[in-house]
Amino acid sequence: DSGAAFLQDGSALYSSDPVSLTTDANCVENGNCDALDINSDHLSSTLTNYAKDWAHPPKCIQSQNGTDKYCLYTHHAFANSRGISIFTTPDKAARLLELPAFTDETAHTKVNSEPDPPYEARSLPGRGIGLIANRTLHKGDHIFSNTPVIMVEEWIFSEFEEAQRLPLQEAAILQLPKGAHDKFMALHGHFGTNPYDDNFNTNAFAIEIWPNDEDETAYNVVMPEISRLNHDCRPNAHYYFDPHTLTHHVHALRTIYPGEELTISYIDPAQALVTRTTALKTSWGFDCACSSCTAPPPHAAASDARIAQLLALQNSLEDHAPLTNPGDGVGAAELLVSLYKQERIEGPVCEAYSLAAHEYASVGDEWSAVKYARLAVESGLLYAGPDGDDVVDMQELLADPKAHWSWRFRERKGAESDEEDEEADEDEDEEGADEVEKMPVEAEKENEEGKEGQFEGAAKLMQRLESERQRLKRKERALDEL
Ligand SMILES: C[S@@+](CC[C@H](N)C(=O)[O-])C[C@H]1O[C@@H](n2cnc3c(N)ncnc32)[C@H](O)[C@@H]1O
Repeated sequence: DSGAAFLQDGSALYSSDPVSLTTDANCVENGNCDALDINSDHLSSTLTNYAKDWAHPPKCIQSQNGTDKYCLYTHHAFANSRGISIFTTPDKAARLLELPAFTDETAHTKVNSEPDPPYEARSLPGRGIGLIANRTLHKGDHIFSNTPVIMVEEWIFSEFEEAQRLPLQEAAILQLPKGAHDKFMALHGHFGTNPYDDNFNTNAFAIEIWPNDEDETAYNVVMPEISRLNHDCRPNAHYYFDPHTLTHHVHALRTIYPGEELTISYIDPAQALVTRTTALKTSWGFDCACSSCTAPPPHAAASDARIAQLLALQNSLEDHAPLTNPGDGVGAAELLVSLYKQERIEGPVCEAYSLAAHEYASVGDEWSAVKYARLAVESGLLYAGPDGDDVVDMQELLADPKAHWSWRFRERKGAESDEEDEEADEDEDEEGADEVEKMPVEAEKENEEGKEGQFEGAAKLMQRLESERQRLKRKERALDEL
């Protein structure tokens, strides 16, 4: 703990180094920071109460157009002194410090600590190091929770040339406490390039801290323990990131027996065989030999066909595509759940459960809606955590199924279309009537149409928002997997 104090403009003051305050110009031009007089009245008055934070003067780089500045901040006391380096904009660094991850002393009580881990790390032929279960784990069992040792804002990779960003990426690791530094450096890097960059690229996860912000800010983060998990297209474990505590949690997705390797999926598992194997080869350099990727050709073709149908069904249910018969939605949702099961895709199945809950609620079948909402919460908690969209939505349905937005939704939509048809018939009947007589009738009807238009518009907007939300979620997942 350096006793540093953080300023809103991204600079830092150090009680242990009483005359160091970063200046933007020097940071930008030289990649390092000169000292200013800490005792200046002006500077003292800009001090916030973010005392005892950054362990080193922030090092900054400025984008070509000169508008964006990104700085490296290292915090040594973070998460029970594991430490963290963060490469981001000064305003986001200030926002991060306001998270419970930094303000709540209890945020990391059972994090980064493994007194009796349910696995052993072993060297595995053709797969480097992997983690092998040393006892039976049941669905939902916690495996480990860790905080990142490094967080890099994603824009940095597109905004800056390697030569500009790499010195800061190296400094990010060098400035960490020794334990975190050594764990990062011991990681596997498959590209064979600069180890700071290689270990980062091979092991980073994409996460979002403020998903509701207008400008999405994604970070790439590395947790050295979780990085030892090898890939399987039908994995037995999954992770989610809690943005409040900056903690990555891993749980078992199904029963795992002693001697089995713990695995996660590096990519979206609901993709065709060739798409999966190409992505894994390109981004992680290995030929996937999981049972799904090495199935005999007829089985692999059947799997691809199931995945194609799964995706088509999921898209149409998410978009609330019109149905000839409102009851068809539940059949489609049941098939979707079954396709996930046939494909052994255990984590994202929560999305199918949640769609099934909507479809049953939409035709007023409360018991079936509740059954699927329960299943969605059970698997959603492992897949996306307690704040995951499906979990939150399904908890709302469970609290009061008849008050949920999806309750009798298909039937309401059916009634709306019937009314529209009737109105169209009335319009046709009225055509040809006397203009003078027609006027007040039309005026009234226009009024009615105006109202209906508003309601219909609101319903359509709700649907569009919902499908946009789902699309963004899929996009986020795809980015996550990358
Ligand atoms: C995030 S690391 C996983 C841990 C790694 N095995 C280690 O030794 O640290 C990713 C790298 O592990 C290897 N790997 C992961 N899953 C694999 C799999 N299913 N088959 C072969 N190699 C795999 C690849 O070399 C990949 O680039």
